Amino acid sequence: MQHWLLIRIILPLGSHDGHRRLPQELSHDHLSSPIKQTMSYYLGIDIGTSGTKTLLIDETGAVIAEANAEYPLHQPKPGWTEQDPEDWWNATVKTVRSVMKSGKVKPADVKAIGLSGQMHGSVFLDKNDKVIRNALLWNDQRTAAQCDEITSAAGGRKALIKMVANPALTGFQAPKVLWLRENEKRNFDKLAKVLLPKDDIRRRLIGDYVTEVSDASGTLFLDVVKRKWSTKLISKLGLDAGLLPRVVESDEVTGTLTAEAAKLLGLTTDCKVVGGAGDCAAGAVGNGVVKSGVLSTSIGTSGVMFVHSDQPQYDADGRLHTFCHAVNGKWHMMGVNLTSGGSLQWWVDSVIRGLTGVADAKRYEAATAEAAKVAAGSDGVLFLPYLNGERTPHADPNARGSFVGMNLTHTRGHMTRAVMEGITFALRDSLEIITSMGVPVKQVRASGGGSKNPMWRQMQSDVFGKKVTTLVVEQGPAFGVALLAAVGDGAYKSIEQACSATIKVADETAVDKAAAKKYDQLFPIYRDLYGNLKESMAQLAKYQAS
Ligand SMILES: Nc1ncnc2c1ncn2[C@@H]1O[C@H](COP(=O)(O)OP(=O)(O)O)[C@@H](O)[C@H]1O
Ligand SMILES: O=C(CO)[C@@H](O)[C@H](O)COP(=O)(O)O
Repeated sequence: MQHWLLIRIILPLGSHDGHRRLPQELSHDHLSSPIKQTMSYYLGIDIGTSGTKTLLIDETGAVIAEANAEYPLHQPKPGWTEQDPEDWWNATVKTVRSVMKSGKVKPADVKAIGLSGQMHGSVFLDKNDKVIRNALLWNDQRTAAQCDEITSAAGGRKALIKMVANPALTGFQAPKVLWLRENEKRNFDKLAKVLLPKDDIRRRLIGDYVTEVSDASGTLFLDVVKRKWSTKLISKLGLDAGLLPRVVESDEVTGTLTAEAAKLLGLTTDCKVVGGAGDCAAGAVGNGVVKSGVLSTSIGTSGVMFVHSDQPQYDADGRLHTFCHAVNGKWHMMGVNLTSGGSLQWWVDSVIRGLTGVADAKRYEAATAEAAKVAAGSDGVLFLPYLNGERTPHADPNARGSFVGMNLTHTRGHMTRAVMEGITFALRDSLEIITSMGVPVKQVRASGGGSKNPMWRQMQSDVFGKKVTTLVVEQGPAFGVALLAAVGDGAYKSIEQACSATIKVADETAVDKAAAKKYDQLFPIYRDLYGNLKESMAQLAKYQAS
């Protein structure tokens, strides 16, 4: 098992992206408390799939230090994904200690922590808080049968959506609990609590079981409209509601550090831990998507199209998720692609690795530079990024990836470009559902590892037919929950106020009309491919599982 620790120290007074001073226009009257002699600091911790990212910010939103620590993903069978919660905890301790050391901040000045993390995963604990088995993750596909059981126990898909605002999907937490009951009875008999990934970190920080509404929405146990557990569904599934933690809003204080955690992290027992958010809602807060009209996209391992909504809104076909937002009393809709940036990672690391002849750290730059030499539309090669099934819009664990349209003139660069375009078309699928519901989209804010690449930002703008912006601070989820920590500590009156005081646009990419025309021509062909190949994909998935 390999752990890497990458640390970047950020000097507070620089002018480089991400190194920001307190702007002149951001005087302390934006803060709810009077001018303080000492600065308050906040930590944002994001338990991602590839690693944990920790960010230390000051009360003006300036990034002081950041650290990453990576960990492995286990795939015991095709479609199964698991991680060891101990790896998340070790990465949390390492990265917090690193930012505290490099940020040179006094422990007592760190007032609060916000937690973010990969959603839907399940940490199974026994009555002594011992982890029973590896956690099942958001992109695990083993629970198709349990999704059917949940739908029928609820009285059908419509009745289920009425209770929890969403249909049963394989990645969600509820089917994972049923899977444990049906497949690992001895483990299920020991089960005392089920926690989401970031909430298991919270348990180790504050010694209590607590979640918050945005992440709880992705369990399928939450009545998303009422923002509390659906005891009705839980009892229909024959489960005990005591398995679940208590639920709060994202900016609420959930507790303070235990003496043991404070000592381990180099912080104090006065340090608060706020609710935080699932990584999608946290990323949206970090992108300033806390009001209508702005949409955010993220290309990380997964792909996300996210819109704020003042009321719970539903896609009639259940293709978008309707979840609570991290903004008090608000909601959001999102479309999720399971293997988004993950498809480029697969292509670069498993297929063309070594062929580009560059060091690992430069592998994406080398591959995408080749793709940049190919015209928009990859001269007619299309790629379906369904390498581990798909959520939006197909909700199909048996969907599989594929290149279509190859001829003898096509090269590796064409295939790399087709992978990037396929990932971007998959996001457009969500955008089309969102706009077809009459949701206004004035601005698209791009984030995640893929959006750091200018060519991919241009591609997003051309495929979506919309201007795409990026922000000065790019660490969406970790920054979002650090802001929630500042709100919970009283540095800002609301999350909306914290966002408008701290978030600044860095860059804007306009639509290239010629490229957009080609994408408009190719998108309907891309969209038809899934329907045309669905049966063959299902047969191949069966063959792969045999
Ligand atoms: N320089 C780059 N050019 C294009 N894509 C990149 C680049 N760097 C990272 N990526 C993409 O970003 C993904 C990782 O995004 P990130 O947001 O860090 O992941 P996670 O979802 O694990 O938090 C990679 O899988 C890859 O597809
Ligand atoms: O399943 C979802 C959201 O519904 C994913 O977005 C996960 O929350 C993990 O994402 P990354 O590790 O790719 O950020």
